[in-house]
Amino acid sequence: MRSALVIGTGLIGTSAALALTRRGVTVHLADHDPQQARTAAALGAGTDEAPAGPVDLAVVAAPPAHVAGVLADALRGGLARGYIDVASVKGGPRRELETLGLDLSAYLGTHPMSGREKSGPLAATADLFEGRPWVLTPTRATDTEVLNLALELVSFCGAVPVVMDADAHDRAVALVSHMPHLVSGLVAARLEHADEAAVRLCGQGIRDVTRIAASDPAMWIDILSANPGPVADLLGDVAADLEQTVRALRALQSADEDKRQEGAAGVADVLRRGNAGQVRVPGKHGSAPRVYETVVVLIDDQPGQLARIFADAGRAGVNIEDVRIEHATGQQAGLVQLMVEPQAAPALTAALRERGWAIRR
Ligand SMILES: NC(=O)c1ccc[n+]([C@@H]2O[C@H](COP(=O)([O-])OP(=O)(O)OC[C@H]3O[C@@H](n4cnc5c(N)ncnc54)[C@H](O)[C@@H]3O)[C@@H](O)[C@H]2O)c1
Ligand SMILES: O=C(O)C(=O)C[C@]1(C(=O)O)C=C[C@@H](O)C=C1
Repeated sequence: MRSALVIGTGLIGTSAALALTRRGVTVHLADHDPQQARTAAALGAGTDEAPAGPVDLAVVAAPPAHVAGVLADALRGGLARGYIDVASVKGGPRRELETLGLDLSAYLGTHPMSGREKSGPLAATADLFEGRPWVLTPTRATDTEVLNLALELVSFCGAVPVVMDADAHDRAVALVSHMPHLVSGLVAARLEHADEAAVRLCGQGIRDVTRIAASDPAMWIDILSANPGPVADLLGDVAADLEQTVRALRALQSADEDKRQEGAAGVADVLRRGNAGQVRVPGKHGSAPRVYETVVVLIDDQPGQLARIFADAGRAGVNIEDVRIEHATGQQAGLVQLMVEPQAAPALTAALRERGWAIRR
């Protein structure tokens, strides 16, 4: 990739632009607020001058509610060879674009699983995405060219590509991002009218639980409006657990020893389940290196091949954790190495064979 256009130069757009600029890519910066683009340029993220012709990759990093409109304008204007967005929700923007009847083969929906509670270019850092998952949601219609450009961007940002279906992504982030965001806000909201004497005692525990509650509400209303069902289901489950925990705590206040024991068991249960969930949270750099199994697929060097493999893997219910592509020099063929969880490898191999792919051992 030689050139890129970042549209929306806030936290995420400027962070990606800084990473690309450091790798020698010529980055053009645009924002509906020109001051934001100027600030990003002053930080060394690129130039706020418009490109003279189409760039290799357009990266749309505007708030979710604006993503489809901005992408549609960019696609109609022929601003780039490939187009991606980085919005925190993937199903809604894609459906909005589909209703506009545009050719979406040059578009790929993506989502870096990294961010901050602060907005704007001044909060950006070139290493924001390092070691973090970056979700790619290709469909069978996605051109290989845009997939390759997106993989290059992810690699320049030091992130780890994860391929998923858009709706599966939205259900997953409801669990690991959207519901936790609301829970953090609910905990922080208890402090709004609390006594100063209590607030003064805040230690690291409450700081950890409430950091993300400082995020921009306008951005989060956009995100939650595009994923309300899955988030409401999960919050309903949390509410049921809360009710049970309140009952257990009330039982602990009882004069009856049996009731107190029941209460203690109820509280212990929620704490134990919390421990079991917490150990599953992967560390950024600190987690043990994961050992994936590699499924190698032979592809013809034709447009759309990679996207079709990813879509077939998605249909088989397999997440691709990482991907590498080896182009055979002088031949119209290449080898795609798909890294998956060991238990998923046999299912992926069988599903891809069934769909006519040549698997190499
Ligand atoms: N903040 C996070 O933690 C995080 C993480 C991953 C992905 N995202 C996604 O990245 C995108 C950007 O989020 P952010 O945190 O960088 O927000 P931000 O508020 O820091 O930046 C958004 C930028 O987009 C600009 N903008 C708004 N409407 C526009 C339009 N119509 N055309 C051009 N520019 C426009 C704003 O002026 C602003 O500079 C969002 O879609 C968000 O869902 C955010
Ligand atoms: O670390 C934070 O501040 C974040 O909230 C980042 C976070 C997340 O939930 O992990 C928030 C929204 C994005 O879509 C992706 C990442």
